[in-house]
Formats: sequence, structure tokens, C-alpha cells
Amino acid sequence: MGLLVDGKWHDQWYDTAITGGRFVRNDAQFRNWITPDGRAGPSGVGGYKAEAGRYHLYVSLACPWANRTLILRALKGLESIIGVSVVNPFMGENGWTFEPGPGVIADPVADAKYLYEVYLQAQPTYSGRVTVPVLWDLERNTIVNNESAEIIRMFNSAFNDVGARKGDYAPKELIPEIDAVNAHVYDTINNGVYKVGFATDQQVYDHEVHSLFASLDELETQLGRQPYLLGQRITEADWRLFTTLIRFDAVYHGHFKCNIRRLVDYKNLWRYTKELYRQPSVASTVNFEHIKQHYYRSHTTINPNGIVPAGPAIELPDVAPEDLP
Ligand SMILES: N[C@@H](CCC(=O)N[C@@H](CS)C(=O)NCC(=O)O)C(=O)O
Repeated sequence: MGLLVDGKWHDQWYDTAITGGRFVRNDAQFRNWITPDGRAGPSGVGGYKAEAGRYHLYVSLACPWANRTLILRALKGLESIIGVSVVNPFMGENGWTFEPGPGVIADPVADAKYLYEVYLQAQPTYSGRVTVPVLWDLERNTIVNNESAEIIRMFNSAFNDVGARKGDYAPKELIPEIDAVNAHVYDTINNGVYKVGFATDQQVYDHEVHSLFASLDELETQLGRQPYLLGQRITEADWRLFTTLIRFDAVYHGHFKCNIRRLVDYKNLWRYTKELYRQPSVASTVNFEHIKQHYYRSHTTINPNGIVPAGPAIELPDVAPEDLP
């Protein structure tokens, strides 16, 4: 695991010594938008028109942020419009790689060995972390965007005129409410589990783990009153919460020490997670083998011997075969 500095790869982890034991996530740097007519989106520059076959998505099946993009790609029926590559779940000294293995899909663009080569193709002097997801433009040979929150907004609506399936998970009138829920869920849950897991100071861990579970407790109560975060309909906010919840008992509870309660101990949150998992095509984006292999083997500061635990046995609903890839 490491990062690029002026285009050179350095094998180093997040330095929590300079942040008092706290994990601080860096902002993604490529922030352009695909739009129906190629006009610039809310950030970045224009020139990225929605076209079938023009864009390629790099993901890890282990990663909750990348999982969001796969879910929106599947819900909107974009599989034949946007291609995908899947990295190897093990992130070692060279970061994400395309080392062949079950579920890995090689890079068709540059036949890269390492994901950092994809970043260097876009920007030879790039400095920063090399993260998934990455949305690549095959026409301009560059990265459009590497921020999952923005990629899922594009997938939700940008391709509607070029063959996307119906469905709006971020309707205009609900955006202020969705954004407010997202901000809270991001801070306390999506990024919350990482702040707990990567804390290197007891007081920081204590603070973060209690704020994570206070937030889960709150949502448990809320989901006792309504089926989804915004009420009766499934929105983007639910998909963003789902990718953390589906990983909770498998990796965050054990590996990240988010262990005050398990997800299955929360009646409503567990019902909600299963309900979302059952939605068409969603189960095909969830790969517990990649999830467990990645977390337990890659974070050697937390699990030095890289032993992947056998459990837990998680009972998820059976999904119809036509919903699997
Ligand atoms: N803000 C980014 C975060 C993505 C992210 O941190 N991905 C992780 C995998 S779960 C990653 O690639 N980490 C590699 C690293 O930090 O070096 C997004 O949501 O797209």
C-alpha cells in the first residue's frame, strides 16, 4: 500500500502520528462530470459527453465506495454502456494490482499491472493516493472522476438518453434532504468505520466507536418507523449506507473492532440491509471473498499475520439466478 509523489510510487501507509492517532481521508483529485451534452458539471471542466462505450470503470469488489458505483451501474442497466475492470483484492506494496485471480478483470485500456499506472497515464506527475473507483474516458485517455459520490450521481441520470434504464435515485426535489442524510451517514458510518479501524490511539478509538454506534442506534429507531432513509422510496442515500452495512459483520466488526454490537443484532437495520440486497442485480455486486481477503490481508498494521477468519456465517436471502452475473 502506498501513494504516488510527483509520479513516483512510494510504499507507505497513512501517517496517523501527525494527526494525533486519527485517520484523515484525503479528498479525491479528479472531479470532472459526464453530462448528457458534455457541458461542465458542478465541478471540473466540460468535454465529457454521455456516450455508450466511451467510459470505463475501475473497481475493487472489496471497496464500499466502489461498490456504490457498481450498484448504480447495475440498477441503471449500464453494464453494456460502461465497461468495468476489477482489481485483485490484495492491496500490497504496489497498491491495487490486476494480478490474476478469481473475480479479477484485467485492464483493457493499457493492460496495466498496477492501478497506479492508470493514474500516471492520466497525469504523469500525479501526487496522491491511488484509489478505486476510477472512471476513465477512452476517448480523451484520462480520468474523468475518482470520487464515488459524484460517479453515482452521474450514473443516476447522465446516460438516460443513451440507453440507461428508468429509475431516479436522486430526484431533484429530494437532493437537499439526500445530501443532508449522506453527510451524516458519511461522517459517522461510511467513513466512521474507517476512523474506528485505523485509529492508533485509545481515546480516539473510544470516541469514534461510540459515535459510530450512536449513529447506528439512531438509524435503527428511524427504520422502525419507515422502510428507507427518506421514507417510502429507495434513494441514493440508502445505497450509500448499504455498502457499509453489508460489510459490517464480515469485516468491520472483527477487523476494524466495531464490535459493540453486530449488524444482525439490529432488527430494523438488518431487515433493511436484506431488503436492499434482494433488489434486482444488487447481490451480484457483493463479493464476500474479495471483501474478507482485502481487509484482513492488506492492512498489516491491524492484522500483521494476514489470517482471514472463517466466519461469521451470514444468512442472506437467496437471490434468483437471473439476478446473478
Ligand atoms: N473518496 C473516495 C475514496 C475511495 C477510497 O478510499 N478507496 C479505497 C478502497 S476502499 C482505496 O482505494 N484506498 C487505497 C489507498 O487509500 O491507498 C471515493 O469515495 O471514491
